[in-house]
Amino acid sequence: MADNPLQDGHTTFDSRSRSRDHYTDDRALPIHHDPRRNKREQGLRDKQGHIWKSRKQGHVNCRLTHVPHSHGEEYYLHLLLNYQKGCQRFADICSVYGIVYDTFKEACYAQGLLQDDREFIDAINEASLWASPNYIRRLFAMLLMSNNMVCLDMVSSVLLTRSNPPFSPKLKNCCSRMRVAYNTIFNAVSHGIGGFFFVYGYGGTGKTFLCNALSASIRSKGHIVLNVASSGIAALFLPNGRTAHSRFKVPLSVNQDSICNIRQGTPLAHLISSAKLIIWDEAPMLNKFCFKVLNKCLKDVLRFDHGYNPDALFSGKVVVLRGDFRQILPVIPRGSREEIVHACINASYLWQSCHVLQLTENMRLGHGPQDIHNVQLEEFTDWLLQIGDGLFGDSANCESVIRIPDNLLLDIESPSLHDLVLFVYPNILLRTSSVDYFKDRSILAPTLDVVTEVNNHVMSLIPGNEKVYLSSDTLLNEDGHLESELYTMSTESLNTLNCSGIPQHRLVLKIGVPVMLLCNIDQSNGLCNGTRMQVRRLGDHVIECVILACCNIGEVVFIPRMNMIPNNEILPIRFTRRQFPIALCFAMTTNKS
Ligand SMILES: Nc1ncnc2c1ncn2[C@@H]1O[C@H](COP(=O)(O)OP(=O)(O)OP(=O)(O)O)[C@@H](O)[C@H]1O
Repeated sequence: MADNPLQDGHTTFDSRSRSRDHYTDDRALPIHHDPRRNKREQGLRDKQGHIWKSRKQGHVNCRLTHVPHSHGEEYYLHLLLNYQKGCQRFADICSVYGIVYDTFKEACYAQGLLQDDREFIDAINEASLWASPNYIRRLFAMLLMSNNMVCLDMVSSVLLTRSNPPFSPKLKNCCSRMRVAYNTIFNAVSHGIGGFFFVYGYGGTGKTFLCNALSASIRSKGHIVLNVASSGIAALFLPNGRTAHSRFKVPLSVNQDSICNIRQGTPLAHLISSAKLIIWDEAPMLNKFCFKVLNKCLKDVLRFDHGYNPDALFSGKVVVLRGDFRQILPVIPRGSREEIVHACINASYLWQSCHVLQLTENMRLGHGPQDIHNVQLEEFTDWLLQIGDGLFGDSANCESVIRIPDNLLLDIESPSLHDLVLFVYPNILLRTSSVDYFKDRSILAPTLDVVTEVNNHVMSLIPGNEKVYLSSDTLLNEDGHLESELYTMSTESLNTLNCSGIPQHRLVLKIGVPVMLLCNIDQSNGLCNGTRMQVRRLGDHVIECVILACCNIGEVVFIPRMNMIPNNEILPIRFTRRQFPIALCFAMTTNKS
């Protein structure tokens, strides 16, 4: 703003009745006709004897006033003035990446400040310059499924669960607890007696292995198993996995009165009613009300089925939750420790009927060679477990002081952020083109602010031209918004909002940097919230990336801009941001990791 002569003082420029066409490109902006500016420059007093003095702090003399959308070109001019720096003439305002556009609206579109379906066609046209038809088709399917185009009806599809070939699980190496867990759940399914189970164990005890074995053997008999997970990334590790929110239509903001939106007689209701087993991974991450919603949903869907028992939990279906309470618990914005604990599944009335099956042997470590690396890993795992179980340090008032062993600390006296970056990303300048380099490393931080700071620091070290993508933010016109809110939340105010789960308004990228996807786009191909990728090409309307982690590693994908709505209960308003759904990920939050 500071460099912009149009914002310097209350200029006489009045665009209300004029469009850009009224000015020739060579005509300088009429800022010197401002009588107050002239007085200031000449140091003259006005009639009351007041004198103009330059501000001692900062350079901003005024702010642009609110311009409603209905004002057309004036509104677009207003949007541009927030970003175009150092403009000397009208051509400068309408110039984006060296191209001078005829109207302010066109220039806004080129800057990414508009939500226009045309950009999806441009994205396909742009990708077609370098991608093969197969990738273009996938991009087109992604655009259709992302529900961003206002002119197209979403085609809903129901995935039919395939029955797998006959399977006999290899549980020979299993510890006896796993065999007990397997048999208990398998019997509940085969005898149709229903049941609610929680498979509990720390990382590596074989929870995933057990549940995959169960799904495979039940599916091999021609039955349906619904595999869901609390997060998109966890769902990737399940055979035919989906997020619980998408499978059972559980609302994202859930409370004790929430219900899921599944109608009787629909294909989805039929699928749920036919399922023999429901497996829900990473269950401790979600609010207990999500499971209440599932209970209500099953009652609703099954109530006309033969043999429906209204008193049975989950209407007599076998429901298996799994997870580890030492890992991430439900996120309650600004919630106290008590509120978080109270939101967990084991604080629900359902928990009284839950049969907990505990796995205790670390299968991940158990079968490797006993070399020095594995011995160290085992020690580290034991140490982490003791912390998780609260056995470490002095635990007065539920807080412990934990001394981190020296071998886990940087061997530098008072290390700076730069030292940490160089430790995690050694020789970064030489390795940006390598996929494996970014696959295996990341810096974790507790808050988004620290993540942004680290990302910006590493980004500044990476050579190459940066490309800036601006988002288009609009307030959602919903019931409950006061007229005053609609007025005060100008586009610029929306642009300044940053919250978890949505990309930044000003996204700065370079070729070769690692990025993380912020929404579930195409789970079957590994594109979900949290998938890490590396940027390969930066187009105007599409970004080409290669997948770094989870499934489909090495696969090339094309990411278009998408509409994203932050799910943040603290914000008084709801708005939509159209931006590439990615964020830099040299660093990420501990929760995300
Ligand atoms: N019964 C078993 N026989 C042989 N290998 C096993 C068995 N159970 C688990 N494993 C192996 O141990 C490793 C860890 O298992 P798994 O991923 O199922 O653990 P987990 O409890 O789900 O871990 P996390 O909580 O970290 O996701 C895997 O490589 C798996 O193949």
